[in-house]
Amino acid sequence: MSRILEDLSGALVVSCQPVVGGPLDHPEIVAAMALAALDGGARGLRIEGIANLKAVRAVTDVPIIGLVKRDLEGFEPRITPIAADVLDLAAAGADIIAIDATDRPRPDRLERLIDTIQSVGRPAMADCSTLAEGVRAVDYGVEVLGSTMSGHTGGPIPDGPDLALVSSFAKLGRFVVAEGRYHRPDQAARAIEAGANAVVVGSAITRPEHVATWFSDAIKSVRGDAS
Ligand SMILES: CC(=O)N[C@H](C=O)[C@@H](O)[C@H](O)[C@H](O)COP(=O)(O)O
Repeated sequence: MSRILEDLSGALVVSCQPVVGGPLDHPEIVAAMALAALDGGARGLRIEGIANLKAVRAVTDVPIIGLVKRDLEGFEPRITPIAADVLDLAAAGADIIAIDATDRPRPDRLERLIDTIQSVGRPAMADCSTLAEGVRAVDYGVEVLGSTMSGHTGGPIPDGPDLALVSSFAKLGRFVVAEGRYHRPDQAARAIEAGANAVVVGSAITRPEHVATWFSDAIKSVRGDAS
C-alpha cells in the first residue's frame, strides 16, 4: 500500500466542496474549511477544482483527494471525466485523483483515465455506484474504491449511506472509502465496521446550506407547514 493510503488508514476525510455559487464558494474559504476540519480530527481532504486545490495545498500537507467536476454536453459523468484534468490535478498537488467510474457513456475511456493517473504516480480513486463498477475498476488497476456515486445514477436518492456497497468493496482487496450521505457520526463508525479504510464526509460538515435545510424541513414537518 502506498504511504498516502497508509496515512489515510482509519481516517476521517472531509470533502470541502461548497454549494456552487453559494456564499462559501471561494478558494480562501475552502482553505479555511479544510483547516477547521483538520482541527477537528480529519486526516485527509477531498477538494474539487484547481483553484480550490491550490489554495488548500498552500496551507496543509495532509493527503488530498483531488477532482474536477465538469458538465460535458451529452455525458453524465462529472467527476474528472477527461484525462487533461488528471494532469492539472497532479500539478496542483492532488495526492489521490478521483474519477467517476460508473458504467455510463463517458468522453474518455476509463482505462485511459486510470493509466493517466498512474503515469503521474498517483493512486486512482474510482467513484462507483455498484459492485460491478468496482470490480471493473479493480480489473483496470485502481488502488482506491469509493461508494461515492451510489444513488446518484438515476431515480430517487436514498436517505442513508450505502453500507452494503462498502461491505462488498471490502472483499475486493483494495483501499475502500465510504462516501456519500454520511450525515451522522454513528454512520461513519458503521462504515469502518463494514470494512471501510476511510470515510469521506462532505455536506454534513461543509455545506451549511444543506444542514440548515435538514433542520428547517424537520421543523416544518412537525408544524405541518409547507412554507
Ligand atoms: C455524487 C457527487 O457528485 N458527489 C460529490 C463528490 O465529490 C460531492 O458532491 C459529495 O459532497 C461528496 O461525495 C461527499 O458526499 P456527502 O456530501 O453526501 O457527504
